[in-house]
Amino acid sequence: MYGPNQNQTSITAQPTAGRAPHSLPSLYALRERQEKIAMLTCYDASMATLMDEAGVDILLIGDSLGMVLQGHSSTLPVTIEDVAYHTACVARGNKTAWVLADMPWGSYHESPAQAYANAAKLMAAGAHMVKIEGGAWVAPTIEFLTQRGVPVCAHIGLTPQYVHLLGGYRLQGKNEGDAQRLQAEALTLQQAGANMLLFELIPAPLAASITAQLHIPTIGIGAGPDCSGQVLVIQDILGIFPGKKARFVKNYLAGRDSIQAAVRAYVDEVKSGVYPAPEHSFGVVSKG
Ligand SMILES: Nc1nc(=O)c2c([nH]1)NC[C@@H]1CN(c3ccc(C(=O)N[C@@H](CCC(=O)O)C(=O)O)cc3)CN21
Ligand SMILES: CC(C)C(=O)C(=O)O
Ligand SMILES: [Mg+2]
Repeated sequence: MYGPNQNQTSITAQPTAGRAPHSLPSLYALRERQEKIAMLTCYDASMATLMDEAGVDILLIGDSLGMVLQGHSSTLPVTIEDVAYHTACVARGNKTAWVLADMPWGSYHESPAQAYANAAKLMAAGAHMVKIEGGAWVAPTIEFLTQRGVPVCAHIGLTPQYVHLLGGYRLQGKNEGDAQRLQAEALTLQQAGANMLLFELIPAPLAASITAQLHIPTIGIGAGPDCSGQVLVIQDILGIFPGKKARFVKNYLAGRDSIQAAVRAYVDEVKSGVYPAPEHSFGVVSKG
């Protein structure tokens, strides 16, 4: 006979998005069968449950929380404790999505050992993977973390933690020299062990060419349609961020009656390739 515990298990064990929990192999399988990966930022348990049920593949606890939750004008004031707190909130609400947490400013810059100690805090809070901004110089850190079993997503192109160096939230890889450097850096980071690569604000043809050169999945924001997946900030797709609206932003709540419907529409448009359209992307790389 079936005891009460087994009965309870059969009721609660239904995967919410009709899928098994994501893993690195299941995400790689999406790239293999050319199914686009849908990723959104997420900072709390209620939204984590909603997004998981709507079929979002990856929940990003972005350091964008410094701007959209804390009201700062950049992501630099965000601490490892802030990201760990929001990661724990998201992990409690999530059942099957992959949980990716940003390594904030100052948490990986000193040494690979410092990066490992801080990545361990995010993994203990419930992250499945951490994301690190930077080019070739972060390769030794990525090697150190991935050799020790911490999955890493490298973030190149516009890296908002370096906004003061870059002179604003501007398109990167615009000329041929910068495009070639990004292409080389992507290969270096994959070689160092990066399990995923995120590009922010680079020309669509460059993102397409780098994606074709790599075997790891790529995720784009303002990087055109030919990445393995797409990411946006949740406040942007709901139209509730008061700041300047970037070219890649699309409001999915307009004309719909719930946040759930907006998130589902975003997932549908990423999966079907409707998003991003040309008006959300940047064009060709210029000579010189
Ligand atoms: N709400 C929010 N959404 C984001 O996407 C986001 C954050 N916050 N905070 C951290 C960074 C900052 N980001 C930004 C912010 C502004 C632009 C922007 O307005 N870019 C111009 C580029 C113009 C050009 O170089 O041609 C644009 O028109 O998109 C882009 C990325 C992306 N991230
Ligand atoms: C914009 C995405 C890629 C991000 O890094 C963040 O939300 O912090
Ligand atoms: Mg970030």
